[in-house]
Amino acid sequence: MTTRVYVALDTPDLARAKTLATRVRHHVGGIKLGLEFFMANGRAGVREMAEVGLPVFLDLKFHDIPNTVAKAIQALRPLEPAILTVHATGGRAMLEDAKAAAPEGTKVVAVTMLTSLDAQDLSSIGLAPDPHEQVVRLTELARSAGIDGIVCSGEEVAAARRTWRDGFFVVPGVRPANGHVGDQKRVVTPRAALDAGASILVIGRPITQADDPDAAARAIEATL
Ligand SMILES: O=C(O)c1cc(=O)[nH]c(=O)n1[C@@H]1O[C@H](COP(=O)(O)O)[C@@H](O)[C@H]1O
Repeated sequence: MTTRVYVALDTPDLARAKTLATRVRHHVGGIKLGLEFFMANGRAGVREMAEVGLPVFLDLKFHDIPNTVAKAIQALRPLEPAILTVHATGGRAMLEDAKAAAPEGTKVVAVTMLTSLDAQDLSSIGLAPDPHEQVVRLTELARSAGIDGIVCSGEEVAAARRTWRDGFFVVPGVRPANGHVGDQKRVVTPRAALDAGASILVIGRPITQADDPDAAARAIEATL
């Protein structure tokens, strides 16, 4: 079985992204390219990364009015990414139009509450300081808007899955036991995230910043 880990290749350097992907390719199930990579390398860079032969998760976290998001996604259609992200807080119409604009085989998933935020951060933007409540509410919105799934931390994924049995659940903010947390606030281990109901895990720095990224990916795979 291929591993359910997508490695986040957060670098603007195409050559480095390619080298990393090639090194870890037998121990991950896909690659995630985000804003840092896309701003530097654009669609041509994504095409080049697709040559590595792994599914591509294009994480651009769209959040705008429905027309703008739909047109942006239409512009990405030729890339046929396996997965695309939008922010759930863009609202129902934006989610519906994002799904309608995406290629048929692309999963559209909505970020509920970034894993870099905690209860205090919710308060500071005027929301109830309860990550579970926020994630479950937005999971329900994503489900009813007809998209494919959501992004949340491993701390809420079990509650989110209870409200959407066959949803697709992406869990970033994943750290091996004793791993360096960095800017993430809601973190769990890879094993705990899968046990709680994650469909796939997104793991970046624990693999890409390791002295030996291949060994790091293999060690994570061995815990799953
Ligand atoms: O949508 C995401 O992938 C995402 C959502 C979220 O809530 N938190 C989060 O960390 N991510 C992404 O997941 C990756 C996590 O990277 P590491 O913290 O290095 O493992 C980054 O590429 C983030 O952009």
